[in-house]
Amino acid sequence: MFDDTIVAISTALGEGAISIVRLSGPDSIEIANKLFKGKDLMDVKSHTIHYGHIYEPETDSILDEVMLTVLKSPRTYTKEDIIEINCHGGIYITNKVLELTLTMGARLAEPGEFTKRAFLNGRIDLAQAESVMDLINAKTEESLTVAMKGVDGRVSKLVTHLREQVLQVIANIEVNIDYPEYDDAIEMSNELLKPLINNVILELNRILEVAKTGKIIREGIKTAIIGRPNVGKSSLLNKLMREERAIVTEIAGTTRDVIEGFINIGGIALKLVDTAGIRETEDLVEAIGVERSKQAISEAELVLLVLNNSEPLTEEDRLLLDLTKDKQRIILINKSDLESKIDKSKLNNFIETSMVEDIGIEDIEEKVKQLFDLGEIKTKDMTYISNTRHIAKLRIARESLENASRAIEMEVPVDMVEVDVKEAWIALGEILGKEVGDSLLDELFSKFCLGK
Ligand SMILES: Nc1nc2c(c(=O)[nH]1)N(C=O)[C@@H](CNc1ccc(C(=O)N[C@@H](CCC(=O)O)C(=O)O)cc1)CN2
Ligand SMILES: Nc1nc2c(ncn2[C@@H]2O[C@H](COP(=O)(O)OP(=O)(O)OP(=O)(O)O)[C@@H](O)[C@H]2O)c(=O)[nH]1
Ligand SMILES: [K+]
Ligand SMILES: [Mg+2]
Repeated sequence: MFDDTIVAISTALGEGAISIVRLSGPDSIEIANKLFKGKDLMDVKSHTIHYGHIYEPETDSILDEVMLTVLKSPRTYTKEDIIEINCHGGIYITNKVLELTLTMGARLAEPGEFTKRAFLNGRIDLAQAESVMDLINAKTEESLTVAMKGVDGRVSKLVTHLREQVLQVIANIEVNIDYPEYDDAIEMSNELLKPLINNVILELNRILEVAKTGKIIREGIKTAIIGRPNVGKSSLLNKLMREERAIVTEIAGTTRDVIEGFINIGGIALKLVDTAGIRETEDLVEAIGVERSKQAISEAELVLLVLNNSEPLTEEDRLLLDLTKDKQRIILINKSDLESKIDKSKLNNFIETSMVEDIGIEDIEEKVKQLFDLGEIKTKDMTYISNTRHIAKLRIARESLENASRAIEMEVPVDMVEVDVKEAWIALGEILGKEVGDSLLDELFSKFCLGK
């Protein structure tokens, strides 16, 4: 447990009806008691809420009328004593209450520090803590469901189960090393260890297969809208978003900065990025835009490549077709309402669209579902493994076990096999936050919002 008391505004800062200033640590109740009048907080039971006023000690004047919750260790979010002051929303009052707790000895919390304490104090494991962040960031119903399962400990249970199986392998190897006379060592390895290890590998294969979908649900699909100037990229963004998000004009080179927005296709968030049109240019500002488009292509998981039906294919179109040929991409022949001058025989697998006559938008959405297999997205099953860090660790575990399995086949001494199996054990443990270093923890938790 920590000996300092942290504080933060746990609600979004802005004009709201109520905002919460939350304290956690050994002095929470004492600090609050110095500012609160209505009841002696040192005397109240845990998990009770109290009506009263926050006073400014210097002037002895009322700052705010509040409801204040007392939550005593250990049955709390951080396992520490927690005070939640429900203030009238509004930036001035809330900040003022926060300031007063600081003058009384609390320290401003770092982003994610409450959740970090929940982890370090042993209430949740790292996978659960990471899911809390996913919960906050969720943009679709499906990603919310996945995150909630993580908070609930489903990832942790699955990984714990895998670790138990790996531990059983290690235990068997240890017996084998300690009592080699019990059995013929090699025979023992082959007959006992191999099926044990292979079972875990099979399970990991299954999990990693479904995790692809989980990752898409969690993170969405980074989608870049690419094309020459004036082909209708921004018009497409607006149509997909059903909102006038980007400026559309007949002037080529209208979009200069990257414009982003989210849409929901079949429960999956598509993170759309509208870019400057790509063409060779002398204009410095636009040249920067072109660089960004190329960057957008390389970062994208899906490219919507827009061509203009009313003009023949140009050098730039061909360049873009080439730059995106190894990507998941959808080719759109836009302005299909105008007379066609494009040579369609040179292209295959395209969708004809018109942004002015509203043609082809549903076809694009269907195509996305088809490309990413989203027709049957179900959040039951195993899709709750979705976090890139977790997936990477599961892969390491699988690889280590495959090495172990091969080593057994080659009749390598069991203590050598054990090295590989232990690597799998460690990788799985890292998912839960066992044996992870301070710097990784700092990085993970700093991505949280303030007050979480
Ligand atoms: N006012 C308020 N609302 C909130 C939170 C909060 O901290 N304060 N939460 C913050 O994220 C979420 C709720 N999550 C929570 C998760 C665990 C515990 C907790 O006290 N767990 C203890 C005791 C459980 C029990 O009493 O059965 C435990 O697990 O040991 C509290 C809140 C959302 N709403
Ligand atoms: N006829 C017709 N005009 C379109 C269509 N889509 C877009 N336009 C028009 O084409 C012009 C350019 O559209 P934008 O959406 O700004 O094109 P852009 O690709 O974003 O252009 P830059 O940002 O300048 O590269 C505008 O005048 C649009 O109204 C379409 O399907 N048919
Ligand atoms: K334009
Ligand atoms: Mg544009």
